[in-house]
Amino acid sequence: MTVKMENRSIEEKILLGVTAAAIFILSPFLIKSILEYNKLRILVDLVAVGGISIIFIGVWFTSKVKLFSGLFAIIAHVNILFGIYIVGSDLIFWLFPIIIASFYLLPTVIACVLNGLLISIAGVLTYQHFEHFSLPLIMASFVVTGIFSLIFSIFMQRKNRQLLEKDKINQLRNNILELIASSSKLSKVLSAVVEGIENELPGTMCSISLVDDTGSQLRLAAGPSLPEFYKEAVDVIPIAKGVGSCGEAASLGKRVLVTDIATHPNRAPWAKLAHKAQLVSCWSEPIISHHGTTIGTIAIYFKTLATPTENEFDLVEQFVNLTRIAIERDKADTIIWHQANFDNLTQLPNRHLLHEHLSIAIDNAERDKKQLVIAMLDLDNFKDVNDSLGHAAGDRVLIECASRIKNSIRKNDIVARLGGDEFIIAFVGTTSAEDIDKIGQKLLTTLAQPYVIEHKNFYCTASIGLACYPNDGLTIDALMTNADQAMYLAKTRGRNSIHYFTENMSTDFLKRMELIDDLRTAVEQKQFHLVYQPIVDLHTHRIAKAEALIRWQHPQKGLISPMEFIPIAEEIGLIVEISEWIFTQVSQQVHEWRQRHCADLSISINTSPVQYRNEGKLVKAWADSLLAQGIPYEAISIEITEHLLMDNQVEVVEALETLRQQGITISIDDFGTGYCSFSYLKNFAFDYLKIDQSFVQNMSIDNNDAALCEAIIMMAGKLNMQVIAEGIETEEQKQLLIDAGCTLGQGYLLAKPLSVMDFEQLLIKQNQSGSTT
Ligand SMILES: Nc1nc2c(ncn2[C@@H]2O[C@H](COP(=O)(O)O[C@H]3[C@@H](O)[C@H](n4cnc5c(=O)[nH]c(N)nc54)O[C@@H]3COP(=O)(O)O)[C@@H](O)[C@H]2O)c(=O)[nH]1
Repeated sequence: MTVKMENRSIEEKILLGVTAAAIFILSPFLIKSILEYNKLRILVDLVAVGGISIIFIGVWFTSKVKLFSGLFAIIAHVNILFGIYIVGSDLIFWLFPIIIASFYLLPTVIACVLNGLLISIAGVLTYQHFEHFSLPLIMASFVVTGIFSLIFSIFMQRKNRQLLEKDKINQLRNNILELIASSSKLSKVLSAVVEGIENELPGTMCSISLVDDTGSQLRLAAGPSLPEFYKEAVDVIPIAKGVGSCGEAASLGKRVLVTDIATHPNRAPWAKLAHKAQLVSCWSEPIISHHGTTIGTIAIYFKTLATPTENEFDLVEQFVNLTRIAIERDKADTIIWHQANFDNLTQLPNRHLLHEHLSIAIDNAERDKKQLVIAMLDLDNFKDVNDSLGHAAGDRVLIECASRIKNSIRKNDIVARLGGDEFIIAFVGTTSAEDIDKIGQKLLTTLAQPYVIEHKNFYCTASIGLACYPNDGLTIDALMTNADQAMYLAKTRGRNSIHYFTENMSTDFLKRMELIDDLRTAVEQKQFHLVYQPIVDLHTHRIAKAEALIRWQHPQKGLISPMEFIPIAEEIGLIVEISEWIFTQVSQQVHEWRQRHCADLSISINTSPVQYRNEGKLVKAWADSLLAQGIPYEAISIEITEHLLMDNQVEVVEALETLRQQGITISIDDFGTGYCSFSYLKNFAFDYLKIDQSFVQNMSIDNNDAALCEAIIMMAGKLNMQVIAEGIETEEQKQLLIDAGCTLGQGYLLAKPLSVMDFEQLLIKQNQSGSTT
């Protein structure tokens, strides 16, 4: 293969140049001799031109300078003698410089000049006898030229050796750089550095130590030539002044020379072992990072009393630089790998590393014919932490969760954070259902413990879904999807619980996903409308108020109950958008009806806990909106459920208080279904208390329910609240409620939820007749 001209050595270039020039100069002689048909001269010139051409081609294609320059010299010498004897002396003018040129490079030029001078003098002196150029003169000239060329040759060989030496170090450096660039293991690069130094400084032994994670000590990382007992002794060296040569070099960030290990105080603890290992002198170079901190040391041991030379210092400095690059590259690689595989916040493996671990775990389970249980864990009310306490607090909860999960599972188990508040656990070492249940319960209990944030206790439970390899899925994706579905079921069934995946869950899950998709479209395309259910005076049957209720007319599936879609809308956050739409519709509608039919009409809107996040800003904004539209605050009433108050959140109570002070009335819906119905009544005054329909409907068949209703009505009266009885379906229920002192009621007996038009007709009818529903 031919080599590009720019890649050739200087020697090669000169030899190629000289031979090319010689061919160029000698060729006219050859042509001339051919034209004159002087057979002997043709022969001599042919040998010269042909020989030189062969040298040129040989060097060009093989780059073997030494071989061809030697060959060149022989051809030239033979040709001179041959030429002089056959043709006469004139060839010598041309052939001698070529011989000189054949002996290496630059000085050749000087040799040529000197030789040319010599030949010229000889020519002038022997001019008269030119035809009979004497043999002694030829020989003398030949010897002188030979001496010149010999001197130059020796000189050039020395230069060449230095070049080769440099070349060798360059080669070594390139090899190490190649190892670094190809992300070879750090240990391999360090061994190559040690080997390189030991080769360049024959008779020495070398080792490399790196500063460990504590930053206070050095750990031996490479030292293949050192005896095992010595390596053990210097495996860990504290970084401090006066501790060995490496400890001190690392501490000071400067080179440390110990000419005699046996007597140097720094080396006292290792002196005996050094003696046993035949180490006499030692020199340590610190490896300083580009930030200026010491990251390691290189130690060079001599077997005799030695003081390193400047050249040796320079040489080792080159290796120190290479080692620094290798260590920094390794550190950067480690950081990049960590970032790609671990969650930055919790330091748990991320989805990527989880996949790697899970595929190994699945392979093992398959090989051992065992089960592998995967748990999808999601925090139940994590969004509330973020919304109410901010993201920094949320982060702290996640970190704490990760640590509680890690402490609850076995060492072999795999735990990863998928993002947000979602974690995955693979129970590698546990397969029995009983054990999984135990660990699952342990996880629920530990995660439900309070999280102390800003000196306050915050509670956050978790829902866990379990899927099992191979029964519930053979691939990672299938297992994770199924565990996810099981987790959703755990959430919908009251949260803070564990649920196993079952076959029919899959169809439920798909239905749910479809509903979520449809719901988003419904919001975009405004597929909702409102109906209004009258709340009437039980004595007069006059409409006192009304409740706005949402309806979703699905283009294909028909009417979908709010009981089906409101919980999902709450879960995915769409309820906020939906509620804003309801408020706009209701406020405009009530304004219109108040102006046209019923001046004191008030319509209540159901609100959901999601709207009270962020200190209830969303609901509070409704008051501003009413003011801006010139609608009296009393036109709107807000219904909340007991669950909203159960967490005793100060922000919620404050938001409701603000609204109430502005004149918006507040109703407590589904009263009696919560667990602490009475405790919050003393902290907050409501305007209306709506007895849940389950009590009302059981009044006639269960005396306890009737007694409860009576008690609620009495208590509300004492607390200055009005009572609305929900779900009145029969005359008997109505009568019992009237007897118990209830004045307002809502239910199918009185009026079903009505369309805008029907409700308006009812208002008109009521105005005309002063009559009832
Ligand atoms: N956040 C919002 N929630 C809403 C909204 N609209 C409705 N909802 C909630 O959905 C649940 C189901 O509501 P719906 O199907 O509209 O049922 C209401 C009435 O139709 C029903 N009702 C009224 N009288 C009777 C009766 O005599 N018998 C009987 N079986 N049902 C009756 O009760 C529902 C009203 O309940 P409540 O809100 O508790 O007063 C329901 O939880 C709604 O709250 C909305 O716009 N936003």
